[in-house]
Amino acid sequence: MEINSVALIGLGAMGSFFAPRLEACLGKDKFCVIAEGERKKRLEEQGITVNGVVHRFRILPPKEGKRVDLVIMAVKDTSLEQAIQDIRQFVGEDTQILCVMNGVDSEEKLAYEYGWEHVLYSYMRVSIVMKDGKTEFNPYSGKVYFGEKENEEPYTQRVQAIARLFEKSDIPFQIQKDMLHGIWHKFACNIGENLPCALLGIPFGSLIKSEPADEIRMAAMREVQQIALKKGIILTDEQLNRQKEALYRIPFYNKPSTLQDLENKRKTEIEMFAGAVVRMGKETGVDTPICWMLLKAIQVLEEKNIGLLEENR
Ligand SMILES: NC(=O)C1=CN([C@@H]2O[C@H](COP(=O)(O)OP(=O)(O)OC[C@H]3O[C@@H](n4cnc5c(N)ncnc54)[C@H](OP(=O)(O)O)[C@@H]3O)[C@@H](O)[C@H]2O)C=CC1
Ligand SMILES: CC(C)(CO)C(=O)C(=O)O
Repeated sequence: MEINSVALIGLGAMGSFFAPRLEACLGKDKFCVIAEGERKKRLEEQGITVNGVVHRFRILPPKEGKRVDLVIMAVKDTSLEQAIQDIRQFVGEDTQILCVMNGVDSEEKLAYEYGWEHVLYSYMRVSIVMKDGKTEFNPYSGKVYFGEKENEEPYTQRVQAIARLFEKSDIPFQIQKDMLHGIWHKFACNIGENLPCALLGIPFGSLIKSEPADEIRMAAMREVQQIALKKGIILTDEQLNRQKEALYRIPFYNKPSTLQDLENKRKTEIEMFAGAVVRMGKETGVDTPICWMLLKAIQVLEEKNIGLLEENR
């Protein structure tokens, strides 16, 4: 199995991690971005600017899709349902799908629609800020993690094929032994970082500087830790504590994606983050007061953003 053609849906912050390198490696004919309507027009006319270089990728609307070897999905949870439909024409008998989003259930949603034979697990460990189609970041500052649910050498054919593609494209990656553990660990980090930063309007760096902010971060992570435990996924105290070191490696003023959404007056992924924690807390008998408060408070900020809290609305 070889990956010779790729389609990407979601040319935002995460998409910009992949697109320039995939196009450079595969060529314009074998790499495309899926988009239609106004979005397609904007991407064709303005492109996106990554580290000062303007890129105009080949854009294909969902209806004109042709089977590719790999589909990468990098949309927000709020667009996932639509994106799952939009990739349909690009998925053939042997197509593999990586959905690099945050959260713990995008793979299941995809597998429900396309079958596990097409879906691998994946997530990103990188922080990228995109504003008005422009972004600047060190392309080696983070990685994509992917694989089967469990991975031992020799890896499966499809994992090896994607690894060869990423190697050729100079995209940093890691095949993780236990992908569910990785996804849940990342989820705990998001709950502790994205949501307090979004609510408090502070960048990553402030999480390290402020002791009370750090306490909120840890308390929120611990709720995820308890739910994970009920599901048989052990996130140790040491693993949670070590995340602080990772925060030092993120540029001080970078903002987690949820704060970027609020500042850009977009709907956030709060349902996928705190909403999921509160729901799974009920299912597993774990109290989640911190996440409940983060959920409700960020929902209020969303209402405020769209003017719903004005006197006459
Ligand atoms: N930003 C970060 O640092 C990190 C983000 N993540 C996660 O990665 C995922 C993506 O986040 P991020 O890249 O920040 O999000 P962005 O909002 O920057 O990018 C999402 C992109 O998807 C596009 N899109 C939405 N729906 C469609 C569709 N139907 N067809 C084509 N394109 C579509 C949007 O276009 P348009 O703008 O036109 O609506 C946008 O360009 C999220 O789950 C996030 O939590 C993970 C790690 C870090
Ligand atoms: C950068 C990071 C890791 C913060 O938790 C992230 O995933 C996001 O911003 O969505």
